[in-house]
Amino acid sequence: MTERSAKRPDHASAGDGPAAAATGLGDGPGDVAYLAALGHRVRSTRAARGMTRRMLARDSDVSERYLAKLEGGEGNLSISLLRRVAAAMDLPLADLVDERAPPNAELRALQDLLARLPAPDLAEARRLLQERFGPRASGDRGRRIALIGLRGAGKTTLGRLLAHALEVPFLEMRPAIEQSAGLTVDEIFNLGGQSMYRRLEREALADLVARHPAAVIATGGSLVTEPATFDLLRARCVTVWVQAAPEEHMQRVLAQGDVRPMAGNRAAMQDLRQILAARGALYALADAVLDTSGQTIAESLAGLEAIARRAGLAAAGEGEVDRGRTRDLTADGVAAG
Ligand SMILES: Nc1ncnc2c1ncn2[C@@H]1O[C@H](COP(=O)(O)OP(=O)(O)O)[C@@H](O)[C@H]1O
Ligand SMILES: O=C(O)C1=C[C@@H](OP(=O)(O)O)[C@@H](O)[C@H](O)C1
Ligand SMILES: [Mg+2]
Repeated sequence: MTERSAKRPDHASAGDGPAAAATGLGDGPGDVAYLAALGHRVRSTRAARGMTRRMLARDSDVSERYLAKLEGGEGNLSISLLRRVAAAMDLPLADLVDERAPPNAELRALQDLLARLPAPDLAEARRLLQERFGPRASGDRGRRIALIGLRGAGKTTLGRLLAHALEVPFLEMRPAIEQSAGLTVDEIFNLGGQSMYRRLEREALADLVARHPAAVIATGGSLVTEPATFDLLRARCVTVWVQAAPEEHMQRVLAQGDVRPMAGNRAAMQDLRQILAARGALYALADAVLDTSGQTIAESLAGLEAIARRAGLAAAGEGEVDRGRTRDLTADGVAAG
């Protein structure tokens, strides 16, 4: 762990530096275009609802003059005023401020259908859709296994050992990103912020899986927060969530001499728990979970090898398995036990 900057993906915040410039935030043309589009959305929603501006003013308790500015793309209303405008049109605020194109009728109908389902049916619906259309439906995970999880979980440590045991390359995302970009992660963040980093991360992953039919990949802890990249990872790799108790994460990261992320301050453990809580549902989408809490490295490695075996990676493989290699591994006894 050599990287010490506060701008790492785990800690970068949406500041107003170069990243903001890159995404068109601030007082620039991107802002103007956004406000114009927002104004247009308000006007067209109001029209579709058959409301006059006066009616909207009355129901939202926002002045007609203010609404005129908003609809004209000149009003940068406070969030609470905007919320009142949305509520008066019986629209979630999120729909009003969403920059993406509105969902088409099919998507809307599907969202409505799902929104009406009770929780158990919803889980079933997700499973069915996953099977038919999810990342895994596109198959071809080869003999790739990817480790996800928070910093200090043991992705790098265990990934390297597992790769050795399976006799496949060990690939670490971070240097792969730096290599393909020709820049350090710090430089990437200084140059283009979070969005540039996320794009390069996705490209580096696509490149790695295209080049390696068999590998152990240690990902960056925050990869899972980028849906397209995480989808790609799950489509092309068997994924394992490497877990540890928050206290152990803390203890391990500190033991590595990495005092940057959560050391020394009282909020540190709370931050860590918050990150874990925020990402837990994403990490939980992995194919398997390995809990390393209170385990030695050897014990965790054995657990990881068992997962690899169950996924068909250590013994008879699946997809584009190199049969010769699989036989070799089995003959070596690597896959046994
Ligand atoms: N059971 C275990 N599994 C993996 N690592 C462990 C375990 N117990 C202690 N460690 C230590 O925890 C640290 C994990 O760090 P690292 O592999 O860099 O995690 P990550 O890549 O997920 O950030 C290492 O210093 C390792 O020696
Ligand atoms: O959160 C992230 O995306 C990252 C976390 C760190 O990795 P570890 O989780 O292995 O510590 C870092 O080195 C990597 O470049 C990016
Ligand atoms: Mg690591």
